Amino acid sequence: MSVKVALVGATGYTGLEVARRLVGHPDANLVLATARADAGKQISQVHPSLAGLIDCQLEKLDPESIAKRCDVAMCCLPHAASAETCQLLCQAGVRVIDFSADFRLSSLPVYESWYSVTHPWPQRVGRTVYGMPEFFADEIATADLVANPGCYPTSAILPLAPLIKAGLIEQNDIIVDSKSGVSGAGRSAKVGTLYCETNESIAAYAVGQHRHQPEIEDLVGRISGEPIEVVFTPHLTPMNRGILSTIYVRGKGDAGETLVPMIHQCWNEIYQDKPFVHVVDHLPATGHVSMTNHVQMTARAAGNRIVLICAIDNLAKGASGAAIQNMNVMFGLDQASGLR
Ligand SMILES: NC(=O)C1=CN([C@@H]2O[C@H](COP(=O)(O)OP(=O)(O)OC[C@H]3O[C@@H](n4cnc5c(N)ncnc54)[C@H](OP(=O)(O)O)[C@@H]3O)[C@@H](O)[C@H]2O)C=CC1
Ligand SMILES: CC(=O)N[C@@H](CCC(=O)OP(=O)(O)O)C(=O)O
Repeated sequence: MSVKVALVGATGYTGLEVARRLVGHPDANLVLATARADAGKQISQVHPSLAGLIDCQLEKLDPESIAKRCDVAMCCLPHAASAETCQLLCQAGVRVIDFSADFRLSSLPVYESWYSVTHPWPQRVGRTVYGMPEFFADEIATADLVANPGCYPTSAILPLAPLIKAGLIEQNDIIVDSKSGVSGAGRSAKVGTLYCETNESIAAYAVGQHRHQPEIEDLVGRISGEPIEVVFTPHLTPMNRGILSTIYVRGKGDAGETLVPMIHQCWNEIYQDKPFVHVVDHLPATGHVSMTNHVQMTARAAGNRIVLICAIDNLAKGASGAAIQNMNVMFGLDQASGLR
């Protein structure tokens, strides 16, 4: 079978990344792509890197037409606009992978306070599977709607959740210090992402106020069964893509020097049959996973703390690669199909 894919909001960076991945996917095809102002143009006019590889004419959104022609819609829109569109698509009968944060959190009041919007489809908050196949593959396989994870949360949840579940680290003494490439902010023009603002400069932002903090806490809590608290500080760095998260934790009990090997063993047990999560001995760098769906993580002892380091590509495992992985699970394909 070949999965027929609709790309909704195709003109942005995550849309481009999905289209690129579909070029090499043996069991899925791009059937249609939507845009607002650019409707009528070829997708390769909007994304010249696709020329000669994959093409179609951009269309205005029509949920009924998508339901007739496609098996799944990848919804690459900003939050709130995305939930509205996902509702129309699901009601028309198409399965949806939502790239936004609209259905990731368990709690409606938490979502509405962190995102400062009234949720357009509140009935599905807390009733949508989180699209991390490493933990939720069975639910993803039968889902009508999948909440694709946030980029920073992916780089924190994958290392933290197994360690909290195993009781190896303290739950309320966790600092997540993350650096992202500029593509994480999307393709639309903003002063903060101009070349002169970002080149040769690195800056923290949204300190204590970033909306990925509740997502990390919520998901690690759901996966491990234990509530956690994190301090999360994101930084914008002068690179196109990639996320490096350096996570400072404290060990529980008196494992001492054996804690780092215990952490590696815990991760190896959880991730041994997961195709994209790799426990490594070297210090991971964004360059080691760039343009791939792979995740690298390691642990080191440092004074009375343990430092966990995790590298991902924000547009691959942090967004579009994860979405392809979820699509593969939803349609009974090999998780790594199109992602090798
Ligand atoms: N970039 C990243 O690394 C990651 C992004 N995400 C999430 O994925 C989604 C897409 O991100 P990304 O591709 O980077 O964003 P972009 O800003 O690059 O693209 C988003 C697209 O959505 C369309 N759009 C914007 N506003 C609206 C609206 N009000 N109604 C309908 N369509 C709209 C635009 O298309 P047009 O104007 O042509 O119609 C635009 O091209 C977002 O929810 C983002 O938070 C998640 C993880 C990582
Ligand atoms: C570098 C940068 O600006 N990154 C974005 C996060 C990426 C993202 O799109 O996250 P959501 O899907 O949760 O919205 C930010 O900090 O808002």
